Amino acid sequence: MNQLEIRNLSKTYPNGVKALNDISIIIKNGMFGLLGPNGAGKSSLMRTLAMLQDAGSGEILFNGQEVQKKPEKIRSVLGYLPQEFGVYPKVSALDLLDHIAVLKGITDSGQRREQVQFLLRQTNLYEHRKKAVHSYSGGMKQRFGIAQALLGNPKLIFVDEPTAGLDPEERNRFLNLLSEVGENIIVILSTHLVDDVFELCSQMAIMNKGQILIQGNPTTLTSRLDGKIWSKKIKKSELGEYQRQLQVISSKLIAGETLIHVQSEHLPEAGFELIQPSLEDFYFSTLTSAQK
Ligand SMILES: Nc1ncnc2c1ncn2[C@@H]1O[C@H](COP(=O)(O)OP(=O)(O)OP(=O)(O)O)[C@@H](O)[C@H]1O
Repeated sequence: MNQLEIRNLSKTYPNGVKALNDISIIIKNGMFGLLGPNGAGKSSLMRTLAMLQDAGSGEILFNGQEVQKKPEKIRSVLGYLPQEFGVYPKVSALDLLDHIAVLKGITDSGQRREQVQFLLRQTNLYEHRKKAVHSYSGGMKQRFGIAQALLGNPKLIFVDEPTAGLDPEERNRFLNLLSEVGENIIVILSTHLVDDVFELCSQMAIMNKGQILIQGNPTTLTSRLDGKIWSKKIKKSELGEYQRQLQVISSKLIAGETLIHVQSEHLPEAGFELIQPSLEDFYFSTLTSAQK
């Protein structure tokens, strides 16, 4: 079992933005979802943990060892799929993976070939291995991203907003691939898509303004709202009034009507219907409470 432990991690950028504010968390094997709105600090946390930028203060331990003291130790066991993979050179997936494998220190050519072939099959890209990566579709590029992150058999991988922009079929395929990968290693998935976390992750945390607001199992956390989430269709013009009177945690346009979810211990007013809470309700409820 691998364990990543973060103790009191803070990070302030030179422009004064405090992107991480005293974060402490323990993460073990499996898929861990990091949920938060834009600007919450998810990418900053991932980049800091991946040793791509200095931590300001605090400690990061991987399997009991302090990684800042020996960054090369963690670099050799981690894989990273950034939000923007950058410019893809006009070389085939096969050649690019081989090249990245060399950079990751897999010097034995037989071992390299074996790993590259295995990963191309695992990510369903074997058929397309001779095509240039820059000509791949969005989903194929993301699967390629996972293949490169898995080179060198990492024990810990970071995946930043991987399903943004993928069509539903590619998203499913990608999520299945991630859950397969996440069985024996730590996979930290940063996203603002609640469904990705609900479908995949056994553990999660909600981040906002550089802090971890809460962590736990998605189903257990969601069940805290049992009997407390009410929905009602209203006129768009009424939204402001409802927001003033009740704890409206979300509002959505559905088929031209506005559907609101309200958190309340009892029936807020006539016309509301008690619903089964979703992780999205829990997420919005947590963010709403944090803003108070
Ligand atoms: N290199 C940087 N220099 C200065 N400020 C930064 C830098 N990177 C991020 N920030 C700021 O730090 C805060 C956290 O940003 P971060 O990108 O970590 O959030 P995020 O949760 O990943 O959001 P997103 O989903 O939009 O990427 C934001 O206010 C952002 O503007």
